[in-house]
Amino acid sequence: MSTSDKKARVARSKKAKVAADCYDVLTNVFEKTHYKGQQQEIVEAALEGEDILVVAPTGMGKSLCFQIPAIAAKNGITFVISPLLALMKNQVSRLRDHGVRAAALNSESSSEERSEITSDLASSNPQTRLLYITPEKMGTPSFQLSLSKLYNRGKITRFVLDEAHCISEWGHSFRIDYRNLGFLKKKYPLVPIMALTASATAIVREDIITNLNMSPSLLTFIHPFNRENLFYEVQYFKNPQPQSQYATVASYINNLTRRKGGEASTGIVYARRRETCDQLAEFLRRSGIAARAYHRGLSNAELDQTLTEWENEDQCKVVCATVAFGMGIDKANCRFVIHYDLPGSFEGFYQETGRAGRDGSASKCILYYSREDAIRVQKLVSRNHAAREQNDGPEPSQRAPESIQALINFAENTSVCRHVLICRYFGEVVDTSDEDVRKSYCNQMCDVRRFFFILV
Ligand SMILES: Nc1ncnc2c1ncn2[C@@H]1O[C@H](COP(=O)(O)OP(=O)(O)OP(=O)(O)O)[C@@H](O)[C@H]1O
Repeated sequence: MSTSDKKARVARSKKAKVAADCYDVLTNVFEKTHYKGQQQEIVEAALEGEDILVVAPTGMGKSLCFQIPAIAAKNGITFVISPLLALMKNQVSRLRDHGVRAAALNSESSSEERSEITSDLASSNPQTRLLYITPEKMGTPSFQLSLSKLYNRGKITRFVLDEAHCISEWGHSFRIDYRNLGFLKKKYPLVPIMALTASATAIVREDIITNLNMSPSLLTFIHPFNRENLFYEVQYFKNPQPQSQYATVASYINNLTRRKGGEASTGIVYARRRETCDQLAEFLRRSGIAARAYHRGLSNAELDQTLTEWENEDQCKVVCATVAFGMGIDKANCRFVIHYDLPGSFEGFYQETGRAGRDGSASKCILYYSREDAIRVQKLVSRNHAAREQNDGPEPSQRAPESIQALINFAENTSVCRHVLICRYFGEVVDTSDEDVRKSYCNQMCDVRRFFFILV
């Protein structure tokens, strides 16, 4: 056998081992029968040490993309940089349920937890496989000292940036540490990076890659943005008085329940203002709907209780929430997401509606729209944008004014399928002159019937 044949054989058997190790974790640790989307390609490439950018719709299963290689590596620690404590808590407890050594280091960690983690990191063979951490903590000098020691001993498996669009969205303003994470690649060049997000336009993707100094040979996995089981619809309030608008939402939800033979569906109603959430939840309760408010003006204990009751469908079916009810919400059978008013960006709208129908069953996404509300949001967004431009630092790359304009166009559109508009916003090329392509996007799952009937 020639040398090149031998090399090819070694490479093949290495690939087969990587595939077998990952599959073993998928089935034996997470008890799943098969991969979803491009999970297989992603986890195998990760285990081979590539830098990776994953863009995949909400609910695709991005977490397993970094959890599987972290466990399959059998050695070393994967650091998961995550923006929210609730998100970390949720993921760590799920991992522990599967018997995985995972921990979170943040402002809520007890001193006992901290010292346990610190001594594990300092040991010759750390047992922690995944450590969730905030970008702020990652940047502290004391933590960087621990990282350098681990790096010199070859114990860092990977850095993972979950919800990586925050680099673009937040890094310019109040969470500046997000933008400083480029130091990871500079100080620890041999550690691969994986960045994951559900909603990133080409500009935001570029911003993430540049900011993290990711390798020019990085692999990018972009899943189709279409969520074909979601029915998108735009509605208008006939009367601009809040009580009348609340009544419209209540009657919509009660109609859904009637149509399902009296069985109440689980859902979310998003509103921009806390006061609206409180008043709407109260109105819905008086209309016989088990609703609760969720926003940062409530205590953590109340928020935790609402989340648990909603997840278990015990006394709470509908959460009336601000964007605080966000990342990490993973309830499979959320049957509707209603936007009581216009969210602040197209990305926000996509992420929030993406919390419906994670089990793949048909679910509704209703946006209540009015010109007056659109003008209000546009003003708000351009004020924030101007403030960001005046700050030191790079240009805001999320292009907020363009994003909100795209959402307004989406709401006012009466001729193109809403699924197509969403996918085009994120840069997918959709050839609507091809009937098969058209049907694959628009299977009568939106209110723009004209698109369907005129073209088909
Ligand atoms: N291969 C698989 N087979 C079956 N279920 C899976 C698989 N991968 C992930 N899931 C399930 O899909 C759900 C969504 O996963 P996950 O929370 O990772 O999604 P996500 O893509 O991160 O969504 P988001 O962007 O909203 O956080 C979870 O309940 C998870 O257990």
